[in-house]
Amino acid sequence: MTQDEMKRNAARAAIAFIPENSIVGVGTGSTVNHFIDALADNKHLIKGAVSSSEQSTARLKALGIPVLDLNHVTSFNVYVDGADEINPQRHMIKGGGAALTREKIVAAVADTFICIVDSTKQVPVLGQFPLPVEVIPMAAAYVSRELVKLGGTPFLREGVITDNGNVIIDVKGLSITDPLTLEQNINNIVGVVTNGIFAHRSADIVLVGTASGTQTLR
Ligand SMILES: O=C[C@H](O)[C@H](O)[C@H](O)COP(=O)(O)O
Repeated sequence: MTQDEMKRNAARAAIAFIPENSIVGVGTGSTVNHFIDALADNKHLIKGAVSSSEQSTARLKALGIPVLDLNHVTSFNVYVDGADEINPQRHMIKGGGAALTREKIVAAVADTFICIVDSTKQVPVLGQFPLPVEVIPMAAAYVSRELVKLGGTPFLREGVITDNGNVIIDVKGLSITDPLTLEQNINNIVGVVTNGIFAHRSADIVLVGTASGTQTLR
């Protein structure tokens, strides 16, 4: 089975967790694209979607799924999103697709975060995947110096501007043994919008696509 088939299987398994007549939060990325496709086959289940990126919004709309403004939604049950890495505590690194800030916002409103991944995303300790940090452009050099003080090696992601008009700094060389503290410490640097550690808002349910089927972890 290919990695993409494992992603698709995890994504399709998420449909079973969506309550009837609900609003669903939709993440961003190649795994989520499979979820959006599955959602298009199950439109009768939902009233609409809240989206975490322009990319997902375009795909949802193209498939005829109504996209609602988060400011007009007070609560909803389920947020479905992928991850770049996930550890056994269900903390994640996200933002490989530069959508981390809107993802964190939509996830904050949702009751339940369902993470859909293929098994290559499972790690014992976060940090092999460079940690994305969304930064106000004029603060990029300052924030980079502060990230060095935290033990990382920062690289500006060339040619990428986020949906919010900001830049992404990818941080290599961090062994993230205390995700809760590092998430907070990086977010405390002036000029950082948010970083891709999802520890304060971790996943509630993980659907892992493996070569031998899809596993559910809670
Ligand atoms: O900004 C992007 C998101 O955090 C994605 O959920 C993450 O990068 C995983 O993407 P994919 O499903 O393409 O591996």
